[in-house]
Amino acid sequence: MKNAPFLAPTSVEAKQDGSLIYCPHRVQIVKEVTFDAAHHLFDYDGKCRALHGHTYKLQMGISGFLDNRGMTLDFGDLKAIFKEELEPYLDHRYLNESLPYMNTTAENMCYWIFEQLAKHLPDERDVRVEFVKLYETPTSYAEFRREWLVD
Ligand SMILES: Nc1nc2c(c(=O)[nH]1)N=C([C@H](O)[C@H](O)COP(=O)(O)OP(=O)(O)OP(=O)(O)O)CN2
Repeated sequence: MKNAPFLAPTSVEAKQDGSLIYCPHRVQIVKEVTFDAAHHLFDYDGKCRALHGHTYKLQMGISGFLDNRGMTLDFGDLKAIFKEELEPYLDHRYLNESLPYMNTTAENMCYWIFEQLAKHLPDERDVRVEFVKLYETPTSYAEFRREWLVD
């Protein structure tokens, strides 16, 4: 047919048992967000001893077995967990005040974010945090990985 418009199918023929899950293995998803915050470092002989700010870039890696839709976790649900449970402590905040007592290095913050995410993920399909990567600047980041929990 010439110049026929593309029409999306109204239904997809069910294959095999009709399951929408193709991958039987664990799959990792990664969501990236940014936030702006101010902080200063203690016990540090350098410019970061003074109050300053960063646009942080955060990558959250979550793995699990797939749900009936074929998803580890909806990217939107992961973003909602960040917005509800983490952002209030991070975005446009003075981190030395909003976070538990710590030196607000990328390393310490990374681990705190890991712990918070782990607390708020759904308790199903062995969904778990695999890693958290936190960029303080475009050239500097810290990472915490699940396998290091035992170190
Ligand atoms: N291991 C760590 N080192 C430093 C941290 C940290 O959290 N962990 N933090 C800082 C400062 O907060 C600083 O803002 C970031 O440091 P740096 O990468 O040196 O920033 P620059 O913009 O100067 O880096 P460029 O090399 O110019 O890209 C210091 N160290």
